[in-house]
Amino acid sequence: MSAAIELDKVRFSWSSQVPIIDIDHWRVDCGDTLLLRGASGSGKSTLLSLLAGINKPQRGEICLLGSDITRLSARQRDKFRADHIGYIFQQFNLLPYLSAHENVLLGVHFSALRRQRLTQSATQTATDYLSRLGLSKQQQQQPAAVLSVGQQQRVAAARALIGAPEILIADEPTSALDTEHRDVFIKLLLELSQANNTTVVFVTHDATLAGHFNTHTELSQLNPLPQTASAGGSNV
Ligand SMILES: Nc1ncnc2c1ncn2[C@@H]1O[C@H](COP(=O)(O)OP(=O)(O)OP(=O)(O)O)[C@@H](O)[C@H]1O
Repeated sequence: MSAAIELDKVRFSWSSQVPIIDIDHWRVDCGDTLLLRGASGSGKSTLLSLLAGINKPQRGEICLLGSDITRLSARQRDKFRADHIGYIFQQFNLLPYLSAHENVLLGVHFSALRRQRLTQSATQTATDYLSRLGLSKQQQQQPAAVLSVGQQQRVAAARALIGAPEILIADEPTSALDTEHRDVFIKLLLELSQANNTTVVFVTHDATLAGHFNTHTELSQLNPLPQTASAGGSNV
């Protein structure tokens, strides 16, 4: 099984003194659906920003699909992300004045590679994804700003998955939902991901979601606490 994600001796700090991420080694296999759990403030979003190439560690290697993205320029990392990573942000980051449907099309707008992977037109694919996720034709044409939180979340998921990126990163996208809507959303998200053989890293502080995923990681086991790291503690 090849690695979708492999980290080696990765260290990152926002300030110069205290590393918030200090990971000796971590590997996620291609096709895994992984739940990454950690307490609030433990560094989950920071780790995801490194995986997505938004930030770069001060030390170490981050190999995604066999490429070490720490060797790429900021511009090359942006391109890598557009081509290979779907990202569902905590606050969804939809463009409020664009319709739900137009927001989904943005997922393939910046990547010729993702457009090439479509098996039908981008417009039809966006319609199909949104319909499968439960948005009516009418809701699909409404500006994102007037949609409910649950609807916006599904638009963000469709945008992240269109064009079959190899890796999906989801940063606590269910925190605003009740249990029933949350479970339905996760099942659909995993169904769509598995149809594309997309590797999923789903971040949450909620351990009760573990049953949906085939593997789990506790950030505290991967990454020593900031105080421990600054005192020179070892990894894992
Ligand atoms: N842009 C930033 N600049 C400086 N410090 C930051 C920045 N983003 C996060 N931090 C700090 O890094 C630490 C970890 O934050 P992070 O958002 O990664 O945690 P988290 O586990 O995702 O938290 P939550 O579950 O509450 O979203 C916090 O102490 C936070 O203040």
